[in-house]
Amino acid sequence: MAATQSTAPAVSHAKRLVVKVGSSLVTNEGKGIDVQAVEQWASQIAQLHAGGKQMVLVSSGAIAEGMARLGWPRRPNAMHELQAAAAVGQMGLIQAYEAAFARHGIRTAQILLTHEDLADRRRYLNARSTLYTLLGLGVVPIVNENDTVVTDEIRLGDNDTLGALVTNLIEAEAMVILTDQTGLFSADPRRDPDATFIALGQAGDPALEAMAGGSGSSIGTGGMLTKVLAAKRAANSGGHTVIASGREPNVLLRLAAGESIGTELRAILPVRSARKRWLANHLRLRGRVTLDAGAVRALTQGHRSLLAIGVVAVEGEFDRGDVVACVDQHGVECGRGLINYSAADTRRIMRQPSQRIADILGSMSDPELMHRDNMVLLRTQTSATAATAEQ
Ligand SMILES: Nc1ncnc2c1ncn2[C@@H]1O[C@H](COP(=O)(O)OP(=O)(O)O)[C@@H](O)[C@H]1O
Ligand SMILES: N[C@@H](CCC(=O)OP(=O)(O)O)C(=O)O
Repeated sequence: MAATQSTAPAVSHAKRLVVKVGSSLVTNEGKGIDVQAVEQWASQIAQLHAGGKQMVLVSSGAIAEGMARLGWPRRPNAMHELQAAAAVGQMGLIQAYEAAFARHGIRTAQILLTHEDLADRRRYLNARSTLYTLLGLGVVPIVNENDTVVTDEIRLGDNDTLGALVTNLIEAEAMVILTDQTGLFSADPRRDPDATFIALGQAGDPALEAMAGGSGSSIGTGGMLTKVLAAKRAANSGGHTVIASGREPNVLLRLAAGESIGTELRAILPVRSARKRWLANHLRLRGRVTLDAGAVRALTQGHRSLLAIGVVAVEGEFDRGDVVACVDQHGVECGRGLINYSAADTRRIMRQPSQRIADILGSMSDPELMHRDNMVLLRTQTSATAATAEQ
């Protein structure tokens, strides 16, 4: 156990809490659902729920459990086999949680989400209102990615990112990521016996990303890097993150009592509005426009709208209203937002002053290519590192 003196009580103060459990934990390193562990987490969540906290569980393990049920010793590479395994395993996962929570008189709900559900504004708002309704009814939602319908290009893949997106979606004050390590170390402790434990950090600190590696097991997906990036994403809505061992006895109850267990990554980033978070959370964009130095300055220092005159190149095929990235001449994203012109029209009006748009296109719908109200900045001129980890 790696405990330090008590730090800011991220979990104890949270009224709304997201708990994420990883595949290797849930399935006991792929041997099949660890029913005892599931019962222990359910019992702790039930106690926190009884104490007045609204609780959402994001659980991985569908693919690993499906593999165990189908008798597959190795994780397949083919997408259709992964999807089949997820469909089989999700049944077992949800049955185990339903049974465990029912012992405490708590109803559960299965929520399967895809990246597209969260990228489409209308579906995003629907998902949010369903989750709020369930929480209002005292139900514990159990969330996973809808692995059976997602393809390689659009899957989130790791549930750390999904946990952060759910944290943003419902504006939870804290997210606890339970995994098979006691927290974040200066290097992967499976590979480096001299790695030192990190008790406290700031979400979004690039130094943490340098320490975090990929998954050390054949069952987990994202490793520590996706957890550190998830903490940065959760911080966009003010959510603190704790990464702790799911095998630590009463880990959730002790965190809620203010004990410092695991690595706490505090949210100190400025909190973004829900709409700006939705824009920032787009993982796959429809295209990108390259800006000249003056336009980069206008956006990042002047917080101005983007005009066509500042655009020097256009990539991708997008329509009016799609989310498009704004990159500088080195390809570094400085912001993104809803574009007012299609890719074809943008190619025709780029490098041109707004007064010429009507002449070139026959009419002008908007003087700006991207209005600042429909844009989120991912870096300012003085913090160039902020954008890269947001991808
Ligand atoms: N700096 C680090 N500190 C701790 N663990 C790390 C680090 N870098 C990589 N890891 C690996 O990340 C693993 C946890 O991630 P993962 O296997 O994806 O688990 P989960 O299924 O819980 O998401 C650990 O078992 C460890 O081998
Ligand atoms: N949605 C997948 C989870 C992907 C995954 O392995 O995530 P994680 O173990 O959290 O790194 C599943 O249920 O199998």
